[in-house]
Amino acid sequence: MLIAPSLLSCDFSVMGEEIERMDKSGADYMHLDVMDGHFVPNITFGAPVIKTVRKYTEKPFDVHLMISEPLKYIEDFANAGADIITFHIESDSDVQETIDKIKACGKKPGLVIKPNTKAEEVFPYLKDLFMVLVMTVEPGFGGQSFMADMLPKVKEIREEANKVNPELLIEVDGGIGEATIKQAYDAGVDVCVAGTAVFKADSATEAINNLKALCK
Ligand SMILES: O=C(CO)[C@H](O)[C@H](O)COP(=O)(O)O
Ligand SMILES: [Fe+2]
Repeated sequence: MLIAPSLLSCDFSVMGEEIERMDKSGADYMHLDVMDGHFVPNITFGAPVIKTVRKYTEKPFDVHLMISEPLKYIEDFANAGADIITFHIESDSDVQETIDKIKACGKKPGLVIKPNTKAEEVFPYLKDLFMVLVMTVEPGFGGQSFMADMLPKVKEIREEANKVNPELLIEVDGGIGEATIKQAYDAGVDVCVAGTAVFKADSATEAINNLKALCK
C-alpha cells in the first residue's frame, strides 16, 4: 500500500518543512488538495504555492483538483511541478479533453469520483488513466468519517481495469486511518490518502509504518 499524506492537514506556515518531514517519514506521494470555493465549499491553494514547495522533496506530487473548469488550469499545475493530476468527473470540463491535456503536458492523469457518482462512469476512460480516485468522504474538508460503502466501487473499477488497463492505480481519499485502512486494502486499493491520521500523530513515521503494517 502506498501512503499519500494530505497536506490539507499540515501547518501551512511551514508547508515546505512539512513536506520534508513527510518525505523523511516514508510517504510515497505528497497529496495536494486544490479547492476553489466553487466546486467545493472551501478554498486552499493553487499552482504558485505548489511551485514554491516543489523543491522540498523528489517524491511525486499527487495534485487533487477540486475546482471548476480544471482544463483551463492543467498547464499551470503541470508547470508548477505536479506529477499526477487528478480532476473530478463531476466538474464542467470535457473529460477526454482534460485527460489528453494532462498527457500532452507529460503528466499522469487521474479521474476522481464523489460519493454519489457511480463506478461505471469512469469505465470509458480507464484505458487512458494512470489512476482513479474514489472519494470516501464528500470532498471539501479533512477530518471526516470514512464511508465504507464506497468500497464496492473500488472492486468494480478494479475488475473492469483488469480487462483494459491492469496497471491502473486505485486511490481512496477521506477518513483513512488505523481503523479503516485494512478495509481499503482488502477492496483492492493501491494508494491511500491520509491527512489527519498522519499529521495529527506524534510521529508521522510511526503513523505511516502502522498504516502500511495493517495492509496484509
Ligand atoms: O480531498 C480531501 C478532502 O476533500 C482530503 O485529501 C482528505 O479529506 C484527507 O483528509 P483526512 O485524511 O483527514 O480525511
Ligand atoms: Fe484529496
